[in-house]
Amino acid sequence: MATPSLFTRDLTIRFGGHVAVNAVTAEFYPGTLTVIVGPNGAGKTTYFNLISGQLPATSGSVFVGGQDVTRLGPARRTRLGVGRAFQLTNLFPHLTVLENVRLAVQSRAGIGMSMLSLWFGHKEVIQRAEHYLERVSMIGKRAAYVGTLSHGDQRKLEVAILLALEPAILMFDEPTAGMSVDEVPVVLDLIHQVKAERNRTVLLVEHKMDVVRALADRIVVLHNGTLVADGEPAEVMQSKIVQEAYLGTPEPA
Ligand SMILES: Nc1ncnc2c1ncn2[C@@H]1O[C@H](COP(=O)(O)OP(=O)(O)OP(=O)(O)O)[C@@H](O)[C@H]1O
Repeated sequence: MATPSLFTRDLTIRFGGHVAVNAVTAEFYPGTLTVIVGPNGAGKTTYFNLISGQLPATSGSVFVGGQDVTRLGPARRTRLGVGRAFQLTNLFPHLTVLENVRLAVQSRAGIGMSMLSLWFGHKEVIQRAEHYLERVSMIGKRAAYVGTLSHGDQRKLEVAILLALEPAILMFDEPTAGMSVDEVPVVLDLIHQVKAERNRTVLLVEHKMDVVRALADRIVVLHNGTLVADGEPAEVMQSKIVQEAYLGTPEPA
């Protein structure tokens, strides 16, 4: 059996009397895309926050590459390979599209963010940044200021930045939320490609069942903070607990 790249054991967080994530034990493997589903308030985003280090666990553990990272902050976890698309909060609106990706390329390469490196980066760094913009179909917008982009373009840029950081584990929280119909396939194709390359581990929180069906190798279901199902998509989608707890009604055959 392969070693999990990410592993949570009895991971729990309480907010006052409310247990938002309740003793969740799950393993995530390279080359596998796991979709985390569940009703609103089930604890999906909170589980992500516990994995990426945005929230401290009340109890339980998070392991990345076999290392216990439970007490490490988000920056240390990022360096260990946990990458997360942060729903626009890590974009620099007053810099151009290219500059935003370039900063991520530089950060990955360990190049400091001096004013000089900001404005006169090496050709290779720019080429790498352009490569990631091509991947998200945004090369034509390289000179646009990020603050002027549509919501969908900002989400795509966020994916480019995440890719530029080259994490082993990629976490996407509803990556197509707020996108127009024609933008959605670009991001879905990309996530599909990312999963296939370099044995990466991909975690996705998603509500849209067509997206879940298109991408999932495995589905984890959270309900009231508890993991209630974990397995192959066909099996999990048909399980009684998912039909009742998540889908509400039985799926037509
Ligand atoms: N910082 C916080 N303080 C208090 N309660 C919180 C906090 N963050 C989340 N919660 C609560 O924890 C529960 C889980 O929330 P979470 O956002 O993780 O659910 P979710 O499954 O991602 O929902 P959605 O699908 O609506 O995004 C909710 O009841 C929420 O109100």
